[in-house]
Amino acid sequence: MAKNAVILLNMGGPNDLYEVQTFLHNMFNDPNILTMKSGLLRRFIASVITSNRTKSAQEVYQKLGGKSPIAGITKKLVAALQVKLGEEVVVDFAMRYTPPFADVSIARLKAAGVTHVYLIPLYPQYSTTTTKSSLEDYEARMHALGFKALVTEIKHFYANAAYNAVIIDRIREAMAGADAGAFELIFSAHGLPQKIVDKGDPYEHHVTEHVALLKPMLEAAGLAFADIHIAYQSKVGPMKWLEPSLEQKLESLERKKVLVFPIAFTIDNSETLYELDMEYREVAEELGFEDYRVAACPNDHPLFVEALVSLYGKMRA
Ligand SMILES: C=CC1=C(C)c2cc3[nH]c(cc4nc(cc5[nH]c(cc1n2)c(C)c5CCC(=O)O)C(CCC(=O)O)=C4C)c(C)c3C=C
Ligand SMILES: [Fe+2]
Ligand SMILES: [Fe+2]
Repeated sequence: MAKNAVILLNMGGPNDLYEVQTFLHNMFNDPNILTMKSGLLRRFIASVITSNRTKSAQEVYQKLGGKSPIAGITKKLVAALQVKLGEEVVVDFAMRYTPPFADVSIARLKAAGVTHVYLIPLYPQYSTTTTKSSLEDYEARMHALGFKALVTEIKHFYANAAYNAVIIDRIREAMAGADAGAFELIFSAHGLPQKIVDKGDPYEHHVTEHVALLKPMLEAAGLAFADIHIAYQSKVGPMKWLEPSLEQKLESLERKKVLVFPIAFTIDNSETLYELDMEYREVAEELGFEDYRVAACPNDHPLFVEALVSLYGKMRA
């Protein structure tokens, strides 16, 4: 008899301060992140970057209670989705750079006799650095472990109406009744090296299309912001990344009330709770902003659970 599993994939984040090194090393050892051909050179650069960044990254996670919140929130989302889909479907998650890695869920699926795996990377827009990396990793580990279930994967879901309804609700929640007309809205996306975009990664295009889809939905919801912008955060290293950066964007705004929505993340993490909510808050204060707000990610919002149910339904159709 057919037995299905839905597996949510994400990047992961350190579950304690010791795992910061593992996280960074695994990330920079990923050929989708550092794209040079030589594996030897990549490993060398990964070791150098990891030893340079570990201490400062540990300080960030220390401020968030000693770990990334990403796994804890994902567990809640998985539990809520399991309730919605019922016990006949196995629901689980796997991270790319930190435990729980793919192997753990694959062993569980094998033991449960799963015959069809539905992989949902929790990235609304496709990027080779995230979506491709997670899907490749999961399927390579399935192969290595001799697990031969059918696989159906989703590559992006920024155009899914049920997903976008969650975003509108998170924005409404962050506005808490304030007049949107007095605010600028910035959709802040994780940046990407320009070189990766120039090689054909569709991420920037997906972010732009996503914002274009959200604009009429915001108006229909009565959230008529003074203006709507896109900016890119979290640049790493000296190379050219997508622009404008969030800092450039904040500097350019004349109106001093802003709401930031983290459009490339589905689950809150250090880039939202620390970088946006603490670091950029300070930047905004220095720039004289009267109001600086950061909306929560979809996380385990009931509408996000509904959106995942809808995506699973579409994958089966
Ligand atoms: C150096 C290259 C990086 C690319 C390319 C990149 C793309 C990318 N990342 C996310 C989502 C997340 N990134 C997170 C942390 C993080 N990302 C990088 C580097 C790249 N990301 C680093 C070095 C770090 C660690 C933090 C730091 O030292 O600055 C996280 C946070 C996880 C957590 O621990 O809470 C997420 C999530 C996306 C969506 C993306 C491309 C679209
Ligand atoms: Fe990142
Ligand atoms: Fe960052």
